Amino acid sequence: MAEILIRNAHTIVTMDDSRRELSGMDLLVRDGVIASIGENLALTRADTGDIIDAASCVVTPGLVNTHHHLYQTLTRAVPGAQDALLFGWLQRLYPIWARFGPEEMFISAQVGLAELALSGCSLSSDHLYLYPNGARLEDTISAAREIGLRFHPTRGAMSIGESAGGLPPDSLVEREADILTDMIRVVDAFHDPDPGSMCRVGLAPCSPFSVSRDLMRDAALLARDKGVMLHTHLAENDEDIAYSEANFGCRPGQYAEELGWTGEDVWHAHCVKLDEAEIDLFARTRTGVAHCPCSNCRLGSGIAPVRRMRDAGVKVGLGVDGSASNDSGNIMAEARQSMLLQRVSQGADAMSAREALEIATRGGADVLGRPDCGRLAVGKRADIALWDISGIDSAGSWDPAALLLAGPTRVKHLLVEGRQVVQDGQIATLDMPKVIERQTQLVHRLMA
Ligand SMILES: Nc1nc2[nH]c(O)nc2c(=O)[nH]1
Repeated sequence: MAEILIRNAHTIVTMDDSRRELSGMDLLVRDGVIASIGENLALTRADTGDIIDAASCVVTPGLVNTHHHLYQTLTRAVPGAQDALLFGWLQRLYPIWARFGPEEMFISAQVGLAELALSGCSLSSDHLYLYPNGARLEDTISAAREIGLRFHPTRGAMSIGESAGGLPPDSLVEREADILTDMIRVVDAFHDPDPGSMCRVGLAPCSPFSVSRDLMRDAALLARDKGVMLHTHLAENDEDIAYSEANFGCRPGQYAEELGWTGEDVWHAHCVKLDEAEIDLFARTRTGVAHCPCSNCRLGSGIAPVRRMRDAGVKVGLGVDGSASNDSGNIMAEARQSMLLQRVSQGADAMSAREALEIATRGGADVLGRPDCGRLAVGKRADIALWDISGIDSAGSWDPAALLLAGPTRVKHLLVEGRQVVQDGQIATLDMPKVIERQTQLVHRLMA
């Protein structure tokens, strides 16, 4: 029996159904699950468990990242892609990504996941939609297993190249029959539907301007057959809306609905440009949204109507998006940015720090179909972030809301399924200097 006792927390922000906040309490983890929350708890056997003193820590659920392109950690701040809108940005980067292979996918995923873990993220999804030079989805799955993060990789795809009216170069697209065959392979090999699962696979044709209607429809049918989730980019900016109207004769919401892309098992990234009817459609159908505020700022896409979505009952989670369009991967910073953007567009009371933290934790977990994560309650998975508030970031703060209003944005400790992934501010499961050295070598090779 593996146990960890988190003792005497300054505050436990549970995000449970009553949103309780507890002072001076303990939290006992047993075999990857939260066994007890209360006063004066003890390990079952003092010699077999670990004790973490949390007197100077705010304890929250591990944060959830609902949208990423991990491979893009190898293309941060690329000249020529620093100041472009989405389509021009993609066209600058596609030829660089076309030179990636299995090692680039693996190392960039290690770096991206480590960065997320340090910012308190215990569960991340990933959208890998290009497979050049023998790259495969399992390159990223191995990286997640090694670091120990809970992982929802999605088998993305692009099938409509430039010559057929799409945006990506023909060299980066795959045949649709091959895509569907590989989707079946990765679901059968890696998807674990059980509670507490560390790996759930989703299907994720890239975006309306890079795949056909047929592939969107076939992927939806396949996902329902296999019982896995669906994910794509939708309504990201004005170019995206114009493409939809010009090529499909309708707005993205109608396109998604006609092809089976609404429902509890679907989540769409960005959704910056959803109109009232589309927000209503998403709320009625329980379709989820991955809100990516920093990327939306970086690419000049706009401010997603998160206040209106939440008021209408749409499920919203947060995404850091790929590190070519962020260019960071700090999920706590993303939560702060989401709060600030709603305030700048709707007023100072448009989103509280607590609501932003809720979106970053249980909100994201609900979008990914994980009610067993994103909240601290007995029986839930032991995905737990401890934030040290004795440092400069939060010196002088009066309330746990300071985590979003002031800081820190990096954790002291992070547990995933009861295992320590971050310990005293360092990744405990990887040799990070070695990983970063290899990442730097790969960047130099790509630049050459
Ligand atoms: N922010 C992003 N949007 C996208 N659309 C698309 O087709 N690819 C991307 C991407 O990588 N990032």
